[in-house]
Amino acid sequence: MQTLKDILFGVSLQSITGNREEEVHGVAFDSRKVESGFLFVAVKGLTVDGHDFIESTIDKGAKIIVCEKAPKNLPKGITIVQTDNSAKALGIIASNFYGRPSENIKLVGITGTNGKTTCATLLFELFQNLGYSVGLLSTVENKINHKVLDTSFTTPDAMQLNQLLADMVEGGCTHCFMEVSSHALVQNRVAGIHFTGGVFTNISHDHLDYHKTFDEYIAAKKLLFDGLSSESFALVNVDDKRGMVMLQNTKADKHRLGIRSMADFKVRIIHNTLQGLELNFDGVDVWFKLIGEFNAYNLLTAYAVAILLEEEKEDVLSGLSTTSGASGRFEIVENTSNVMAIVDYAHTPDALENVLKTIDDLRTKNEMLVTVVGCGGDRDKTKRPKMAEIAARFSDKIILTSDNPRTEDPQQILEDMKVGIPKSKERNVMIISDRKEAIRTACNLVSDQDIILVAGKGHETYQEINGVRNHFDDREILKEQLN
Ligand SMILES: CC(=O)N[C@H]1[C@@H](OP(=O)(O)OP(=O)(O)OC[C@H]2O[C@@H](n3ccc(=O)[nH]c3=O)[C@H](O)[C@@H]2O)O[C@H](CO)[C@@H](O)[C@@H]1O[C@H](C)C(=O)N[C@@H](C)C(=O)N[C@H](CCC(=O)O)C(=O)O
Ligand SMILES: Nc1ncnc2c1ncn2[C@@H]1O[C@H](COP(=O)(O)OP(=O)(O)OP(=O)(O)O)[C@@H](O)[C@H]1O
Ligand SMILES: N[C@H](CCC[C@H](N)C(=O)O)C(=O)O
Ligand SMILES: [Mg+2]
Repeated sequence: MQTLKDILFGVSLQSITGNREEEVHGVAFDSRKVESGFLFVAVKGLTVDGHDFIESTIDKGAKIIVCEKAPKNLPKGITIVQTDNSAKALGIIASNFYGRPSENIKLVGITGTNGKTTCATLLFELFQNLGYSVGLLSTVENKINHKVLDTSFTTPDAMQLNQLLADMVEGGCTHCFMEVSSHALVQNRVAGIHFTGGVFTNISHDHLDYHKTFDEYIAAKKLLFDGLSSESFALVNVDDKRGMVMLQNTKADKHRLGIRSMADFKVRIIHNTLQGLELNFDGVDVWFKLIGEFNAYNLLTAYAVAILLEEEKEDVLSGLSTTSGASGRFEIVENTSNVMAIVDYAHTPDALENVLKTIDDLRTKNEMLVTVVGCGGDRDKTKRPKMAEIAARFSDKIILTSDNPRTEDPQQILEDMKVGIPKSKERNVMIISDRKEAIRTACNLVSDQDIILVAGKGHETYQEINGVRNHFDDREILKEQLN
């Protein structure tokens, strides 16, 4: 059993009152999960303050309280650890509690608005192809080599994260590729984590409900690079003008990738078709199944990371050429109607524009392009008109529908989207809030060779309405309607 003083290694402490040799039977940051002999970390949240639950955790048997401000008159026998940042302390405590697993695995963290899941998944597939045991922490799934685990966050909380990493180390994994969301960075979910490398894909408009300003959002992403050690590498996409910003204060070894700008890692697009991409890496041509220029960036990112992890170029290219990327990203739904039906997780203006531009550039224009899209509730409202405008700009017909309304009124979300439709495009737009009905209508509008894009939910197999998640899968409905 570990004692308090082992667990506190690396935590910035203001004071400790009580027994430093106290045994730690478990760690919790949610009072509802506290058991006898536990250490409770009180974290101030957006909704409530964990400090308000300290007394109740003591009633449940908590023996150690880590907090920023201790309540007065706590019972005798309770050890109080005061710190200036509980969330940060929690990250470090979680890491210590699980034996600092991130120091025993090559862990690469990927941040950016779009492409995190795709890059992490490509790297996971690549390193398995190279013969390694690998871990993956992503929006779609967490994996310990072949074992698939559910995931509810893009980046798990500090306790889950360290537990997963410990399970990976225990399971013999040598590498782990993980997404690091801006929420996770701000909330210190990755405090105390040792990254072998940090990667930046791009940044565009998203989550301004949470981060308030774009500068704040950029600063959140940058935290990953500010926290890297001098033994790590930092790899950024310099075709994105914020790429260099990420490198400003990092101690890590700096590397740049790009297609247009001067960079250490470059790729040339030879062919970009609806069947795949042909890319040239320093004189070597390779064909990939993934579609669109944005996937050339994702493939280049995976390639560069593998080279920085000291893999051989030829092995990397051959291992990468058979990867298929993440579920629900530009996923083509096979059908007997000869319709090109695409499901994509584009839920930001930038992603939607990339996907639609890809389709628009690659089509012959004889076919009709129908886009079905909605925007999530309880999320950044400013994306709504922008996404509607982008859908209207590229598509012949647009069906605005619901994504995950969560606790919002679906009609209001659709009203917010509608504002973005220019007058000249209004006649191309239909509004059908029932997503199944919307997809069905799109299927009825198209014929042979036409294209349907269903955007926003990708791999998701549910629709969340008022706190309830009902089974829902865009791909299933397309198959049902088109076969
Ligand atoms: C906006 C956001 O990220 N919120 C997260 C945040 O919630 P919060 O600040 O409101 O926490 P809170 O409810 O005020 O609680 C504060 C503290 O009191 C504790 N508490 C609370 C109640 C109680 O009875 N007892 C108790 O001890 C809580 O455990 C917590 O430690 O801290 C909670 C505990 O860790 C998270 O569960 C919660 O995630 C919510 C559910 C969420 O939806 N997060 C999403 C937006 C998110 O994180 N998404 C990113 C991906 C985004 C992307 O790039 O696409 C992700 O990484 O998944
Ligand atoms: N490199 C990229 N640049 C721009 N858009 C991309 C890129 N890669 C993927 N996309 C688009 O963004 C969508 C989401 O991709 P992906 O899931 O890889 O990103 P993510 O960063 O993990 O997103 P999330 O924040 O929701 O976890 C894709 O469905 C595609 O439309
Ligand atoms: N990680 C993103 C996913 C959005 C997916 C979209 N389908 C939605 O529900 O808005 C978020 O939680 O904002
Ligand atoms: Mg993701």
